[in-house]
Amino acid sequence: MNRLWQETLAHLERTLTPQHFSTWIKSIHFVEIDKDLVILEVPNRFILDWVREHYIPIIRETLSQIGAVAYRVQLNIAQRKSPDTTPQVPSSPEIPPAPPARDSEPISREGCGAYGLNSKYTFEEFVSGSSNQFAFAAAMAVANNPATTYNPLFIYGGVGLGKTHLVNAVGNAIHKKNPEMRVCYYTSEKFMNELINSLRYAKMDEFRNKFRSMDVLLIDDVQFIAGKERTQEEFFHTFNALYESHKQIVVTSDKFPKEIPGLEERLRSRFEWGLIADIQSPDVETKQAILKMKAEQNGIFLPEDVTLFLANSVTSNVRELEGYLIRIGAYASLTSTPVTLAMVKEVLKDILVEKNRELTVEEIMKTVAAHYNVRVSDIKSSKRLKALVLPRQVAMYLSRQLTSCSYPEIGERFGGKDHSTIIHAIKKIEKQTEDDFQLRSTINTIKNALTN
Ligand SMILES: Nc1ncnc2c1ncn2[C@@H]1O[C@H](COP(=O)(O)OP(=O)(O)OP(=O)(O)O)[C@@H](O)[C@H]1O
Repeated sequence: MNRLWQETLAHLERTLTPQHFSTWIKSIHFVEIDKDLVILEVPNRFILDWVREHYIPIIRETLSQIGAVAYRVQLNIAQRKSPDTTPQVPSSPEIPPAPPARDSEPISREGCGAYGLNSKYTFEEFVSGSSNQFAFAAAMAVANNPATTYNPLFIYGGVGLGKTHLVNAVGNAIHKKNPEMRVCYYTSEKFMNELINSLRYAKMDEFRNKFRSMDVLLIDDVQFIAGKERTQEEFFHTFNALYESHKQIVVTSDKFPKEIPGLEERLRSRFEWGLIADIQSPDVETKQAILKMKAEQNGIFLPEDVTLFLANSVTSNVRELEGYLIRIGAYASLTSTPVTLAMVKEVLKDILVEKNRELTVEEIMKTVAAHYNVRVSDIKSSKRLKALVLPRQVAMYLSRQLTSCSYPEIGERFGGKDHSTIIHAIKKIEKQTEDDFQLRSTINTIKNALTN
């Protein structure tokens, strides 16, 4: 590879988050330098558009920083797949050959179609903003090229932030474009219930045939199978069978794979094979856009000041936001009054009082403990176990951020610790979040759970 490009890559690797670097920059294949023109290739139109919009300016800037000031960059779509464009599938000696479906007849195409999808949830109805842009783009990429680029796609994020919507949008888009494909949406709970019934009525062959004949399997809220041994076992074999026959799998969860307590290691590692994309709480602009779209869909006229007020003052949970909107619409319709700021403040007054209440350190410890699946008493203790140190430091960090307590007061609540311990913990987390994408995202998820 050319030295200039190698230097550019090294520079980009230092400045971008590991996830962005490995998702986008690693998709770029260096072709050649022709005088002052750097020629690069990417595998498809989607990546081309994305890289062009988001990374070409950064690449140009990087080139000039390393001395190639007048260089131009040309980005093309590769004629054939270059070897380093598709995410590498780690060799997996431990994968048992997929247990063959006992009925080895070719799977009938009669059952093609979509199962369990909510047709309301489409890409067109999804508002994309900086908080969900990455997951949205990844979902679109999968919908455009199922089972080629990102497999599995793992979408995670806090409650009510659009995971179900997005995973259904993938299914709906694939079904629309490829009606001959079998696309199936299941919550993990439904998967488990069907498994239990199949075991009970000795219909396991049918169960296996059904899931292993899918072209696209969408599993929502996979965290619920954690700790359920038999379900995880069956899901593991379903996953392998589909993956090995190049079928698309999309999974959602409320947590990053590593943070799902009770999730088997072999499943966790498979979830990390493809692309992991997070959805964070929407910022004010995205909330405004969502409110406007939902108000229009529900025939509610929402003045600009009300939209801004709602986007600023209430929840980031989009499901709750929709609920408030419906409540406002119903009130306006029943009382035949227009929606005004004063009316909205009156209708939502209980919620607004609750939202404006300051969080307590105890609530923060409880939420952090639940996220990491540890006990509050352990967080308050002085045990130095690795599994406790991080949750404890995160809880201290959030206590400082989300309450008005001083360092000594926080120390007192954490089982009588010295204020210097609290300062040390906060500094440590601040430093770690600078380049640990996953930790940053986890802290945002916990914050979201606390402030909604
Ligand atoms: N960006 C968005 N644009 C439009 N609607 C959205 C967006 N995000 C969420 N919604 C809407 O909010 C509601 C809740 O979203 P959804 O059910 O997808 O959340 P979730 O992340 O799956 O929640 P849970 O963790 O509870 O399963 C849905 O009606 C969905 O259409």
